[in-house]
Amino acid sequence: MNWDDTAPPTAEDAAGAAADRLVAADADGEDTAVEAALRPKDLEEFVGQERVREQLDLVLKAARARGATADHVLLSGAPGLGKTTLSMIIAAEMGAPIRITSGPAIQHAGDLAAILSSLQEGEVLFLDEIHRMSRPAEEMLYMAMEDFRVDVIVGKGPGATAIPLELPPFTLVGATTRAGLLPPPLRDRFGFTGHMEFYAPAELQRVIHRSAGLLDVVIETEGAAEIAGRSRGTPRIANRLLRRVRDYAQVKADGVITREVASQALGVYEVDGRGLDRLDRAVLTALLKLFGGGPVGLSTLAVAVGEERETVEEVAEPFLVREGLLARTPRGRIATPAAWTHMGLVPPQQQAGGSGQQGLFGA
Ligand SMILES: Nc1ncnc2c1ncn2[C@@H]1O[C@H](COP(=O)(O)OP(=O)(O)OP(=O)(O)O)[C@@H](O)[C@H]1O
Repeated sequence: MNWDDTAPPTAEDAAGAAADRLVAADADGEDTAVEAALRPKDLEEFVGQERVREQLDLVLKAARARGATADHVLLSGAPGLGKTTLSMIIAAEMGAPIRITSGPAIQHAGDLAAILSSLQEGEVLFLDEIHRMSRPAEEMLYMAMEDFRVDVIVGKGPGATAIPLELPPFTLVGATTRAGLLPPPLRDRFGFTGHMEFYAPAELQRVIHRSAGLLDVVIETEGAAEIAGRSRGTPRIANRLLRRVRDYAQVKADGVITREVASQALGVYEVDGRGLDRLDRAVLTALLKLFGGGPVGLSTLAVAVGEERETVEEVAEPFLVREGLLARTPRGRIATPAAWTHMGLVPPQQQAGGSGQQGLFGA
């Protein structure tokens, strides 16, 4: 898609906007193929998330010592931070097989009953996007988690009967980007909840070095630091940027990723020093240059960048807000002083005689 294009965006453009981006946190087709090879296999290898790792290590060791199945685990956090990877590590550490499914794939209670009844003893069931499961399936899950039993309803209407079905003990690992959306009865049935945080640049640097080793890519410390700084706190993005920089290094340099090579490569892909891409910068440029830094309404801002409201709100804004470059206020969107600096512009307060934004940032 072209963010300079003046043609109105189609609904398809809006839906594709997130997926098209090199800095999107969701997996694309290429990621899915490569990620399996890059996943850490045990807690030792898993970089960062010290608290979750330490707590989980205790939970798993204790379960192993008791010869029991591990407690159910809930992992919450943004996409690409390693929830699927951790669930596989849990299975590996418990020496158990793993079954992977997701909330949207379980629309009927019967779908869930079929999965649960075919689990082996001790198996790990990874349920991604658990907050998107249907209500009846969710209610069936309560009983399965607590009593390792489900009631299968046979027949319809007044003649329907519930046949109890015993399940082998299993470990449910639920993953969600929004722990707050889970109904309390479901949340309460997890023995352990781990909140995954965005990664610090030094941690991402370790992820990049590790992946470079697995991909047989030569990378200098400075090169890894350059990629880490643009990876938006997310290992999936770090790995993706690494692959694009590797291409550039092979074609335009001698294959070695130095700071300069990484910086030039990511310049070609329009990912700037802070990890903003073209859409992010289009939003900031419009906000700063057309609206003097705001406040401006979301719809107006979206029209100004030729995007759908939803694309600006859900795809661009969360990272801009997290980075402290944009704020959502009751009066509209405003740019923070850091946004002016980042885009190489002078905030109005500092412009000679400028009064445009004074007093607005606290709104
Ligand atoms: N702590 C980590 N150390 C090293 N690599 C990691 C780490 N966390 C994630 N990765 C890598 O990042 C990629 C994405 O991780 P993963 O699929 O586990 O994320 P996720 O949180 O499950 O994402 P989603 O919610 O979109 O499914 C994988 O290739 C994985 O190897």
